[in-house]
Amino acid sequence: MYTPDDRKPLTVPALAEAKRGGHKLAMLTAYDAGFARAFDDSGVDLLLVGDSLGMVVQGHDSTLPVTVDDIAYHTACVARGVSRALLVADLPFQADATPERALDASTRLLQAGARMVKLEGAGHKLEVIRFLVEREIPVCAHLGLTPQSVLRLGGYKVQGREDEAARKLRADASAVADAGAALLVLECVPSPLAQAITTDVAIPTIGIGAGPHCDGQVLVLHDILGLQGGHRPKFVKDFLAEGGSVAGAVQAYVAAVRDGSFPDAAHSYA
Ligand SMILES: Nc1nc(=O)c2c([nH]1)NC[C@@H]1CN(c3ccc(C(=O)N[C@@H](CCC(=O)O)C(=O)O)cc3)CN21
Ligand SMILES: CC(C)C(=O)C(=O)O
Ligand SMILES: [Mg+2]
Repeated sequence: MYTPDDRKPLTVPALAEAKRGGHKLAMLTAYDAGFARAFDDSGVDLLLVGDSLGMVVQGHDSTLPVTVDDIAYHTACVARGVSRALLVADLPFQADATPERALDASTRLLQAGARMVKLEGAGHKLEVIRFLVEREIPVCAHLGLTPQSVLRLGGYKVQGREDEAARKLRADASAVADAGAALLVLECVPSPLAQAITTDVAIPTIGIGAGPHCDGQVLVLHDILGLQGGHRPKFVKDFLAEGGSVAGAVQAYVAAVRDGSFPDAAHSYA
């Protein structure tokens, strides 16, 4: 049985065990070995080499310019700093456009040290998820605000506010779980909808702007350290302010996710 105090490496089957046992999962993005080591030491369960690196590391205004080479490089850097956390890497824009492309990109990311890949969306991506899972590549799905859809969406907005959109999102969540995803990130969805999805599916949900009822939470490294430039999304919290140091900030974040005090209503969408 998985417990958060285990120092053993976290495995893919342990994720569903954590959900069944009611243990909340704390996830953070990381892009280099130094932060990865600090996060791993502080008990972060999952590390994500996110394509958010296009924005916070490279300085672009979206995630679209990020390449598989970029993610593979940062995954290799992060992997050298990880001993316990489960390392997840994003498939960047269009690397998952076809099953074959997704398999090639995912193989590179797993060979760079990731243990799971994450991809955005449902629809034709359901076939991609099934194709990868059948080939022994663990997959994390990502629904709600999918930043790679920013051109179609016209901005980074809360998703699933209308009844029809909420029904679609709920059906998509069940579909990605049925396709074999082992984990599901829900980004920028109203708390009651994220709660319903979390009850619907047996796989853990990881929220970012999805309220307190998800099975875990994820935030971007820069955001927990108060480095958000410009508009600060509602779900962002500066844990450095209360933690006093980088290690203190991470420990405060992990503790708040574990005990359910983060996110509160002030950091969620109603
Ligand atoms: N630093 C950083 N943090 C992130 O969480 C993040 C990135 N970068 N880059 C990739 C995506 C983009 N993300 C974003 C960016 C902006 C909002 C945002 O401003 N949301 C509005 C929603 C308002 C509404 O629709 O009601 C907000 O004010 O919270 C949300 C997610 C999340 N991801
Ligand atoms: C914000 C998380 C979920 C992400 O996809 C990223 O960092 O790219
Ligand atoms: Mg991403």
